[in-house]
Amino acid sequence: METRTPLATIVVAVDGPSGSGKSSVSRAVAQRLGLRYLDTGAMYRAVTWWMLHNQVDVHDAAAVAAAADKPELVSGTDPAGPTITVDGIDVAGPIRGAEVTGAVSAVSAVPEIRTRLVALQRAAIGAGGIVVEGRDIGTVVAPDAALKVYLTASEAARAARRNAESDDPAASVTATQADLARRDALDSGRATAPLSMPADGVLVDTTEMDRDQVVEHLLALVGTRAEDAVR
Ligand SMILES: Nc1ncnc2c1ncn2[C@@H]1O[C@H](COP(=O)(O)OP(=O)(O)OP(=O)(O)O)[C@@H](O)[C@H]1O
Ligand SMILES: Nc1ccn([C@H]2C[C@H](O)[C@@H](COP(=O)(O)O)O2)c(=O)n1
Repeated sequence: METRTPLATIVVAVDGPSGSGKSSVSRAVAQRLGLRYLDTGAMYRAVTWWMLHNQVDVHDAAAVAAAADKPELVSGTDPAGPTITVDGIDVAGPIRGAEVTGAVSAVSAVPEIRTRLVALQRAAIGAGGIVVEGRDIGTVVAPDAALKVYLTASEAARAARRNAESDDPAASVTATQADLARRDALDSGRATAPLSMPADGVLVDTTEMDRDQVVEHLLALVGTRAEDAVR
């Protein structure tokens, strides 16, 4: 029989490749359960934004490592309105741009960056009551999480979903898919904390599921690990 955890202290870890639905689904699950929500990808993006903004060469690992402790990062964990600031600047918009997206895998492969951000993430998790999503949550950041979900979908489905949210009518699914594949290869192939499914993780392939079905599925999974009723 599974050990059950009070919702107030539960930690739900959600990992998976780019565009698999981690952010949207994790936020919705956190909102439904009255839990906090932490987007760790936004933290890596915010540090990358800081490096670019401060003219640090993001492909020079030694330069990135030397600056790892400098950005002052603050992540808000309300799922109704997550926030992220660096040195007091709201970077929620700029971190989603092409420049940061193109550089974030290089910055997040630097061990000193990961050490710093993992410490901040563990501090944010604190006593729990949170859904945390990223690439290494179930494997490194919170290996004792009550529930570890590995969310995935076919590359084609993920690219089509990403394009559907784009404002650019000329956006090419082929180009989007190539970018997802590039980032997945870097995130899965790096030496430190590569993206991988935790040994005791639950694989959820959402290729044939809509977002609401995925949310309901995760709520049911949380229900198997929580002491309190989940609805
Ligand atoms: N099951 C689903 N069916 C259809 N669309 C979905 C589904 N899950 C998520 N989406 C949509 O797919 C897009 C990508 O989702 P989301 O940003 O949550 O993924 P992610 O894994 O957090 O991505 P990234 O790692 O790149 O930040 C969003 O537009 C989201 O609304
Ligand atoms: N726990 C994490 C979260 C994210 N990253 C890296 C890898 C991603 O390409 C990048 C941006 O994440 P996204 O916003 O797309 O979820 O950040 C990581 O290495 N570890």
